[in-house]
Amino acid sequence: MIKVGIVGGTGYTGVELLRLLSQHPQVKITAITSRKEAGMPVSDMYPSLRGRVDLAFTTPDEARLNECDVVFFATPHGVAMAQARELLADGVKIIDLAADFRLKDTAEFERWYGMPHSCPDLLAEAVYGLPELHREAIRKARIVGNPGCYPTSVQLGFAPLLKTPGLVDAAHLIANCASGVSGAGRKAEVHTLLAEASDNFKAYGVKGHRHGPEINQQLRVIAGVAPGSAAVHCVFVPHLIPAIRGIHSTLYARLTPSGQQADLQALFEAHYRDEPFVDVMPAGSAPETRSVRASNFVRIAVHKPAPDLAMVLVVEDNLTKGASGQAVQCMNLMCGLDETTGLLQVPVLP
Ligand SMILES: NC(=O)C1=CN([C@@H]2O[C@H](COP(=O)(O)OP(=O)(O)OC[C@H]3O[C@@H](n4cnc5c(N)ncnc54)[C@H](OP(=O)(O)O)[C@@H]3O)[C@@H](O)[C@H]2O)C=CC1
Ligand SMILES: CC(=O)N[C@@H](CCC(=O)OP(=O)(O)O)C(=O)O
Repeated sequence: MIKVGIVGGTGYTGVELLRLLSQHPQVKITAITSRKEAGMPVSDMYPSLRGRVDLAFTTPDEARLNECDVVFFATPHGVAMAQARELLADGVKIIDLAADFRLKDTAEFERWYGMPHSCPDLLAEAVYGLPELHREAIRKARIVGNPGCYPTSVQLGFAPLLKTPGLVDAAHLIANCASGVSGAGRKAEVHTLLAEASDNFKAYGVKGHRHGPEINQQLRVIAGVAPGSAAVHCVFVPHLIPAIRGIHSTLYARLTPSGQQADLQALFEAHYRDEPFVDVMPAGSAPETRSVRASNFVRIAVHKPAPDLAMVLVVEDNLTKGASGQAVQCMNLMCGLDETTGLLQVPVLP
């Protein structure tokens, strides 16, 4: 059995990790931390886990994380990088759900996250945890930077277009994305109050959102151009929807004259034919967020609303494929298991 520790077990991604890992046939959860709730049985806080998780929260200092095989950080930015070196020295594999190991440029990291990076050498070693694009590197990784929720949907939607050279004008991509409020975490904030977030729809972060540089860094990797190259650029606009879980991304790319001849439906179906978690919907479809709720699946539909325009619709659950499910998918790869182990739950309806 793989001994797993979770730092930050009271948050939404933490409890989603508990839900998935408590059903995983190869995992024993040995440590789960909270500074504020230390001593409280997990199932007192989350009765959904009664009979499934028989542990109490402990402080990170008491958690004996160095005895784990894998430690997940479901914590705010900056926590994982402070503890990574010591855990790696003890042979522990690390998966960070925050952004400490995502942005490769430390100046960009400092600009967007407001803190200097404390271990650039480990950042250079870390693998970006999107299995559909970096599967072989994840298998060998000691540290994985799990992708942001929005960047997961944007990369999976654009990848088939960018991997085919000369198909689209990659310098002028657009990603309009909308998320449910659980994306903001469990901490109390005015903008996620029921009276603020329900019966409302708004864009936010329009002057710049920290997922913009992550999206652009990774789209350049996908397209095979140099870091910072103007040949690939995406405008990213996040929106808040009055839902709890779910991300819906609408992506646009101008087709080049030769790209206009391509059969986009066939391209997407071929690209994702062997991917267990990516479902390319039939032509003409419009996937909805509830079709992936509480599951690790992503559903994608590709359209051509004008002769020179590709439009891609992507849905994912921000807490599952957008965070904790993806992290478990990475753990499976890092531990030599079948990638889908413990992750094939059917989405919840209605
Ligand atoms: N929500 C989402 O959809 C997604 C979130 N993420 C990222 O995942 C991470 C966790 O998100 P989420 O679960 O939403 O966050 P929450 O705010 O819901 O939970 C944060 C957790 O971290 C713990 N924590 C906070 N500060 C520290 C610290 N200094 N040391 C140790 N533990 C700490 C908290 O418990 P306590 O304070 O009691 O210790 C709590 O359990 C974030 O970095 C977020 O950006 C990524 C993708 C999607
Ligand atoms: C709805 C909502 O507020 N979503 C979050 C993104 C959640 C996420 O992926 O977070 P990290 O990249 O910080 O890990 C936001 O826009 O800040």
